Amino acid sequence: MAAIHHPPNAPVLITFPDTDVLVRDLATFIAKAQRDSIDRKGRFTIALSGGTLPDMLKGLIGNRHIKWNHWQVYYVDERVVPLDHPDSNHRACVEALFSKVPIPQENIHAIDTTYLNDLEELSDAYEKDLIREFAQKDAARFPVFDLILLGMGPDGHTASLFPGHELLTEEDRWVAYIEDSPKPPPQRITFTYPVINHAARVVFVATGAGKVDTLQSVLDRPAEGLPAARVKPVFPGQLYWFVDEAAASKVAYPRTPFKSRNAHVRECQQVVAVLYETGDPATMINYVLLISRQGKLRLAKWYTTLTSKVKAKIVQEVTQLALNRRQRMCNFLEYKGRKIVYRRYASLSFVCDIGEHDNELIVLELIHRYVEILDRYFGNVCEMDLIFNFQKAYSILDELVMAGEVQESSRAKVLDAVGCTPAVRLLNPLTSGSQTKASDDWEENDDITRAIHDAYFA
Ligand SMILES: O=C1O[C@H](COP(=O)(O)O)[C@@H](O)[C@H](O)[C@H]1O
Repeated sequence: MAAIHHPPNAPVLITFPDTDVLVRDLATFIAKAQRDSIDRKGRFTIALSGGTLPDMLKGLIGNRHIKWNHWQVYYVDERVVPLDHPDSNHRACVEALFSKVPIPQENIHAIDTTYLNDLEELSDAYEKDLIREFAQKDAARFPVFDLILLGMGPDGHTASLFPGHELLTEEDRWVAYIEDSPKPPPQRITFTYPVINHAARVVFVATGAGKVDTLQSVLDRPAEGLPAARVKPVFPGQLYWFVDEAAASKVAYPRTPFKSRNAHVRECQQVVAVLYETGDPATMINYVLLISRQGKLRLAKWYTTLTSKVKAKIVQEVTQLALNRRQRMCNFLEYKGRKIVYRRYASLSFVCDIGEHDNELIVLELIHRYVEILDRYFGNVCEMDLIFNFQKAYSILDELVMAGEVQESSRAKVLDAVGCTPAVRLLNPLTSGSQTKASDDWEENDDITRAIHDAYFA
């Protein structure tokens, strides 16, 4: 598990030209977060706000990637009114979203309105609902939501945490109540900061010119301490700001370019990977497998943390996938939202799992580079070489790839590093590669080396 005392990650500010684009990308972000969570643990826990937020969720309507029956929905805060009252956050979410999608009613956790006259009972009951969902699962002291969506009022409040209110310092309770909200209605219940700040991901959505000064304070002068500025997810949790141009116009805080938003999805996967210790981090390569024609695993290098059960399942499924491919079929296939790149050499299949946005051609070349180096090292490498010298096969791979990223693309450097001298290389000319040169000068004119190098280091 990640170090507990690590400082929080810096917020990621993503700006959008208008709310339509924001709505679309927010839906994509949520869909990816959901998929990642469901893949890991079969459910997706999300907490929603009221105010303008429910309307920002309409990109989820009709979205075929959403698995509504796996969602468990909570409310970040709720006004103490009947559920059909115009002030109810639940009602706003039902009207904007839940009435238009096939989510099971029991997956939406609204307040228990039998306690509308007793705020303490009401917030306790909601806290108990959270305990049922999270205790002994993925929470110890506080629940760990997969995603919390927040809004921010023009006064800087978020959830029902208002400027200068004593609830800003609440450290123990998960759910608290407030009787004197400056924004009507006065009676509300709200998640406390410890709950918000333990989420894997927190996304603020702020739109419109009315939020421009508040946003500037929160992002450029967080020490002013507005309630929204106090949202700082505990590492490795990540805070995102999804903001339109109108709200962001005065902000100096660095924006993350709109076009690289996929990077955030990766970051997000990494966050959850660390939180749940089950892997799928933001590395390019998740694992490399070498599988014999008989389906025997000859080498397995994992660049992500997975349980042995999950690994065994992956090996079994990927082996089937790779071996069932005919010679002329494409070398890329989809597997659990990622990509499998494989290449067959005689009796061995080399398989890499990479992210859906990674370049499969480069990975194909990387596999080839690995085989070339093995060839050079062993002299026409065969399965037996790898069985009897598996440590060497691992060390060569370790020189090429570290922590799931390519770290060296030069054959000569890798061979030097594993103690294969130029003299030995001369004895073992390339046999699997397209070039068969008897000297070591091939690095100079090597397109593959350059392509790999450019893709990763340029
Ligand atoms: O009262 C509330 O206000 C905040 C912010 O609302 P917005 O209309 O400015 O987006 C909201 O996030 C919260 O859930 C709600 O109860």
